[in-house]
Amino acid sequence: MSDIDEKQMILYAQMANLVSLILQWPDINLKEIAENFSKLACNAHTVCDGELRPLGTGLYPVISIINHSCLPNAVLVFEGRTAVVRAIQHIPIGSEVMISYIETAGNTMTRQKALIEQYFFNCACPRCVKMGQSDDVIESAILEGYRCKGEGCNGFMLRDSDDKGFICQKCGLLRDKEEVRQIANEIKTLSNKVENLAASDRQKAVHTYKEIEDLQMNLFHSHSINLMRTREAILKILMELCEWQEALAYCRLTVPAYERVYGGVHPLLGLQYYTCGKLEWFLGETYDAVRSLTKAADILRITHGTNTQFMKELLFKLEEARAEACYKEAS
Ligand SMILES: C[S@@+](CC[C@H](N)C(=O)[O-])C[C@H]1O[C@@H](n2cnc3c(N)ncnc32)[C@H](O)[C@@H]1O
Repeated sequence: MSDIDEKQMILYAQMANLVSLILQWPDINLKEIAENFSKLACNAHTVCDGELRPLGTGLYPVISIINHSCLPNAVLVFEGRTAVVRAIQHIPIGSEVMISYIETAGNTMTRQKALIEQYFFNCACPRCVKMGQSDDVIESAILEGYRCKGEGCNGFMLRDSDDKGFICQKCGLLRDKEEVRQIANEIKTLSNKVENLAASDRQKAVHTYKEIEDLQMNLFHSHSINLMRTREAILKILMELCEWQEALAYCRLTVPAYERVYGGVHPLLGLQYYTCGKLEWFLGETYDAVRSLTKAADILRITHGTNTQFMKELLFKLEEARAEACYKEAS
């Protein structure tokens, strides 16, 4: 309990009070209840559906003995209420099975912060031990840093030693920190505005997200997580608006960033291919649909197995798309 920050402690105390009010037990121990909430936060897992949409929270005694890695060798998925851990790579006998507790997209500092705040440990996984080394600095600059404004240059930028701004590590161009600050402020203003819009006026929300996207394309590297999140938000609203063609364009825009951020066998990458494939299939782009659905199935059969309804639907769609591609080729 001593590691918990004050804000969190207050929240646990409030929740303990609520429990006390509901139960009305005479000798209830508020400190113990608050401690139990803290233990729950470290040991519980978010129960999700096949498409990783959160449904609730569950405490699974066996699953809760599994430790975390930002480069995990297993994933936790749910089949209804049943928690299933699947290997995503060969795990040699005697090696520890590790899952990720957090969104692995962030740079090392972001991930470390999330792990310390919720789980109270310093991660020493193969990704985190590289903190500060050149590979890690480059990854961080690409995922969360600024882009070079040099024409056609895709270099990543690091803060210059005189603190005037950011220097491109490829072409040497300086980006003034005032200019960066101004764009960042504009993005912040629009982001505050769009939060209120998303539920009330989706058309306006898409328009505002596109303004944010333009600013982010100017500011961030093309594989930046911020830009990826904005495009995800646009994609989600376009799907709600049934703007399928444009939704497909946005889904395709997110894929290279997903490949970079989630790489290899990751359920989120599989699901993004699946969304692309479904849109392509719906829009009659059969060959592209076969390609995307195949990529989705290759990943998701590892992370999700093949027995769930969700996977059966994916494999059925893939078969349908393949059959149509064969028919098109033959006619
Ligand atoms: C769900 S429990 C995991 C099982 C726990 N290690 C045990 O022995 O019961 C989560 C807690 O385990 C510890 N933990 C998990 N992964 C870790 C890691 N990679 N390095 C250090 N501690 C870790 C942290 O204290 C975290 O709050």
